[in-house]
Amino acid sequence: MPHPTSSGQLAAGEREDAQVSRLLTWLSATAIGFLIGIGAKAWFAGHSTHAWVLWSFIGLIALNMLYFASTGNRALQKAGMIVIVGLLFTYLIASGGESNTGPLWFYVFPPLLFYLTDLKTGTAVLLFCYLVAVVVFQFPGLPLVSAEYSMDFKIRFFAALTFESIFCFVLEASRLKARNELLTLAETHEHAARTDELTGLANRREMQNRLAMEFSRYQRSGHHFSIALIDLDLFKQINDQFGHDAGDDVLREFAGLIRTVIRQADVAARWGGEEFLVLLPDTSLLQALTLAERLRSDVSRHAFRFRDQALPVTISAGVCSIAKARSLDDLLKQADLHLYNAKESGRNRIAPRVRSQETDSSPSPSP
Ligand SMILES: Nc1nc2c(ncn2[C@@H]2O[C@H](COP(=O)(O)OP(=O)(O)OP(=O)(O)O)[C@@H](O)[C@H]2O)c(=O)[nH]1
Repeated sequence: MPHPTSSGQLAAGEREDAQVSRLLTWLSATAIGFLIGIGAKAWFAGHSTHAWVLWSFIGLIALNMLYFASTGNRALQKAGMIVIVGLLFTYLIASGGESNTGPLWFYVFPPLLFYLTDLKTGTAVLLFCYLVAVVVFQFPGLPLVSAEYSMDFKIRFFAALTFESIFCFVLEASRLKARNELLTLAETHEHAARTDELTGLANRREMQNRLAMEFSRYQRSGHHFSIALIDLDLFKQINDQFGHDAGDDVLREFAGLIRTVIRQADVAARWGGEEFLVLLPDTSLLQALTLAERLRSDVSRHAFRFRDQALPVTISAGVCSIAKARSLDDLLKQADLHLYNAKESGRNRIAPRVRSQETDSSPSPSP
């Protein structure tokens, strides 16, 4: 598997690993069935040693399956399978199997190997197996080697195996390339579907999802949360006076200011036009008001500029806590009502007003 570079690739890697594991379990069961059959055939043909060796591989495969069932360790399941299959094929080459056809099983190895491991490991293991096959072919007198093959067979065996290995390598490399390109494309689309293009904040749809998740968390475990609905004051005038590009710049710069005041767990979204919504998990009304007030004060002190012209930017916000609402809809309605009140009472302010906001321009809100 290639090294994952993002959460999407991690999830895809996890899915593929689970799929490989299922396939391996299925392959192991099939191999056991095959080995029982071929072993029985060898037994009845009078090759009892050969039969027992084949059946002993059943034990190894079953052990590998049992170990995986008890630990769930997929890496070891794969490694175990590769070692067992490698040993089995080496034995088949060394013994010749039935009527010297043992080496033919080796052709199963390259596709399996490249499927189970990455290209580098697959190539390394394959080269090692080549080496073993060369040794067995060249030195038929070695202990445990009982088969002899003609020169013609050896040449054709290696030529066909080399061709197959290269083919498997190229196919697997292009499969991996296409898979990674597809994952990157899917991630780009997924990100675009959740993000507001102009500001880079979450878009309305993403915020609706996050609100729904936070609300069900609140229903499940009682974790309170608050929201702040923020609107840029007299934004139409900025557009009319300085142009639409200036307005866009203000929206981008304001989004940057939001990012500086919220925590990592908070979510800020462009709710529509010049309206923004901030979701504040585990935050009381008072804490949310403090954050909104800090943002308001930061915006009013920030020097917004467009082509050397100073832009007059302020915000108003309506804040509400889920503790004061009956539903998500009600929460949004109340925040909207507070925002309306903030606008009505002169803009550049936060509603509901807390005592310290009314008396102090740099408030330290009291409960
Ligand atoms: N530049 C720019 N302007 C936008 C965008 N989306 C909405 N607007 C403008 O935002 C303005 C909103 O104006 P209004 O709804 O009248 O509100 P306002 O002028 O901010 O006045 P108050 O909300 O009452 O303070 C409109 O002129 C929209 O065209 C955008 O993406 N870029």
